[in-house]
Amino acid sequence: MALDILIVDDEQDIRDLIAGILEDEGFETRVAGDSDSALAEIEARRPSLLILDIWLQGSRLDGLEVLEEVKKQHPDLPVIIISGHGNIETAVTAIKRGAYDFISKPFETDKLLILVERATEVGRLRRENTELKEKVGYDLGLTGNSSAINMVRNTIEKVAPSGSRVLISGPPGSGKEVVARLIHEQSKRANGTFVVVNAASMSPENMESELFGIEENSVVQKTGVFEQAHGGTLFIDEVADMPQTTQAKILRVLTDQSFERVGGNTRVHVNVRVISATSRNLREEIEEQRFREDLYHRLNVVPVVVPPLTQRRDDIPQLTYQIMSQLSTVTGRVPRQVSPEAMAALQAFDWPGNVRQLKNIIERLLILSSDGEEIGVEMLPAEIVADMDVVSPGRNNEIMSLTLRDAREKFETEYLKVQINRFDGNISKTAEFVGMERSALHRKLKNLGLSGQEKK
Ligand SMILES: Nc1ncnc2c1ncn2[C@@H]1O[C@H](COP(=O)(O)OP(=O)(O)OP(=O)(O)O)[C@@H](O)[C@H]1O
Repeated sequence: MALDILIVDDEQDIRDLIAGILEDEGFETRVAGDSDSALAEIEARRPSLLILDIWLQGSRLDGLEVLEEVKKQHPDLPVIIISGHGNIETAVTAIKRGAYDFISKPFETDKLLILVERATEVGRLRRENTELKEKVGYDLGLTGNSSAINMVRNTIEKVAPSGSRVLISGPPGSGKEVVARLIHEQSKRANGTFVVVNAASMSPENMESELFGIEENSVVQKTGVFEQAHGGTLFIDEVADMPQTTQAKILRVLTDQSFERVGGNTRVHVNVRVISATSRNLREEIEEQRFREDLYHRLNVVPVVVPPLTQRRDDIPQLTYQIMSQLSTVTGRVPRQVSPEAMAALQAFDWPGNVRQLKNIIERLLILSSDGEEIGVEMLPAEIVADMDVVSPGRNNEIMSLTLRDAREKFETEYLKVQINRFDGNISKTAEFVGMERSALHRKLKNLGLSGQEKK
């Protein structure tokens, strides 16, 4: 996405000259000849950079006053001041008031370009800084090598550069936001902003001002997420949680790429890629008339399905160690080893909260254990070991009341149930792990009445 630069100068020759130079370099430009039209352009859409002349002949405000107005609304917007010859003092004042730098007239093309590159870079860094704060915790990427996660990875690679809208579905905590961030990072908009908005965490009253911003008497009071995401990607999480009226407005934005702020009538034109996510079944929501079918089709140009963690149990060891090493960097603690029994229990558990729940449990284990200590089954939360009771000696007294034959059968049944579950019903992998021939395992499962458990 080309960066959008606003050039404000009262001399048309200078405006056109700068615009020409910048357009040749691939920037998008807009021009304004006086203070009011400059403010109106900024209000219509926040540019990536402002090039501002100090002397604005015939204007209501001079350059310094425009700078002050702009900084009130957009403190992070980089501004380059154009000063006349012998006007260095005013230029210095401008820098004190928040301008990034200045260039004196007449200027050399190369000098202008270097300054523009630097200023846009600064703007990008300022934005990245803000985004980084939100991003902490998402820098693991998409961990895992299971076929389920590899399929997701392939889809991301294909869909990212296409620029199409994507609808990600999957249960809570399964990694939908991770997928959305990867699509953005691998797209042509990677240099633009990635803005996240969660429809489930906004009250219906605030939703529209969050999305579209607020304007009062032609003054912008708040910039909405659609405007913030101009040139980048807007990720709408839990998209099904929007009231019908908001759904209708979103549909219009997707059609026209423009909208009006709440309370205003300025049309804001934006270029935004929308990625949405849901943990609900949107088909059902449509049937129940809670979600608009036309919006569903607009959002769902490419569907991506993130599988629950139980469909990629093979990934649990790698996820455990990745999460552990990430958390130890943040907390300064030494990563722990996990005993084979504890890992088997983690792999056998059903994880209703998916990767987020796994992450929380690992964080708890890291905090509760001491440096150098191995994480054993006894340290795992009760709900995780419940399924493992029978294979965990000392935790279960029931087995002591059985004959050896019945005890062995019970043990074998529970043990194999856990192992099959752990390998996602794959008999070859289970057989290899438990040290049996595939055919012998099949016979054993049949005898124990477990033959329905395997996948193939
Ligand atoms: N495959 C993965 N590899 C590494 N980390 C992951 C993976 N999937 C999820 N996570 C981590 O798990 C947590 C939850 O992921 P994320 O927020 O993307 O889930 P979600 O599906 O968007 O959740 P919700 O439905 O609640 O919005 C995050 O901290 C994320 O970093």
